[in-house]
Amino acid sequence: MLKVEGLNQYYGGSHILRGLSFEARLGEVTVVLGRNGVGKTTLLKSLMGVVPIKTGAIHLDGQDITHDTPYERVRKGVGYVPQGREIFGRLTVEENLRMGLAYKPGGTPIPAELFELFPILKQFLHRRGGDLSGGQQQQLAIARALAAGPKLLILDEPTEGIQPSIIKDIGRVIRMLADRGDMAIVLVEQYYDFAAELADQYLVMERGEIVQRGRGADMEAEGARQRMSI
Ligand SMILES: Nc1ncnc2c1ncn2[C@@H]1O[C@H](COP(=O)(O)OP(=O)(O)OP(=O)(O)O)[C@@H](O)[C@H]1O
Repeated sequence: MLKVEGLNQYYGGSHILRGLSFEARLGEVTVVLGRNGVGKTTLLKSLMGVVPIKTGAIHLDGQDITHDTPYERVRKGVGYVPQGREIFGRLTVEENLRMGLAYKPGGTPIPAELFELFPILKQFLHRRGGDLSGGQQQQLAIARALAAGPKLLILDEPTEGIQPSIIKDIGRVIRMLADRGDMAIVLVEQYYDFAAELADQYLVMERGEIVQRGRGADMEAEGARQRMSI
């Protein structure tokens, strides 16, 4: 589904992503682990086209999207849940969800499924995004990304600053979406236990490179936890 080959990215003179290659399959959660500053967010921004890459290629479903704008990538099926959620605080929950449908014809209804996944959003439909708790905002950010029906969902640290009960709910939704089999999920996480529970495949990054990878079931035995705590 997603194929990344030889990705290199720079901020000015700093070489941030160094020849990254990996694939993410439909029906699987690919977890990207790594300590602060190793380039995880930059990787997701590169997948979304928010920052330009210097060399390398990104294919989605066999289509080359390397030079597409973020807008074009959304249309082709990439959904992005950014770090820190970035919902629109002064817009209502409903308006935030409609932003996720912005490229669809006017009047396209908000998919009812989003409210089944996150019932709280229906209850708070007319509340301002900025008045929701952090966990509710995170659910809104995920629902907004799902509104357009992505084939690839990328999430940047969805557990950051969120209370444990909502972390559990978010984990259940991620697992359920993957198990449907029609979506590939790339999840950047620093919360090891959450990542380990969801991982079908894992990648560990250090200083802009993937230094370890494997199947989720082998993550613990292969010492991924230790790498995170060094
Ligand atoms: N806009 C920018 N301009 C210059 N350098 C940047 C910029 N954004 C990030 N960096 C640097 O690039 C490196 C990778 O940052 P990135 O945010 O991708 O890491 P990360 O692994 O996601 O870390 P975190 O978990 O803290 O978000 C860091 O050294 C960071 O300081």
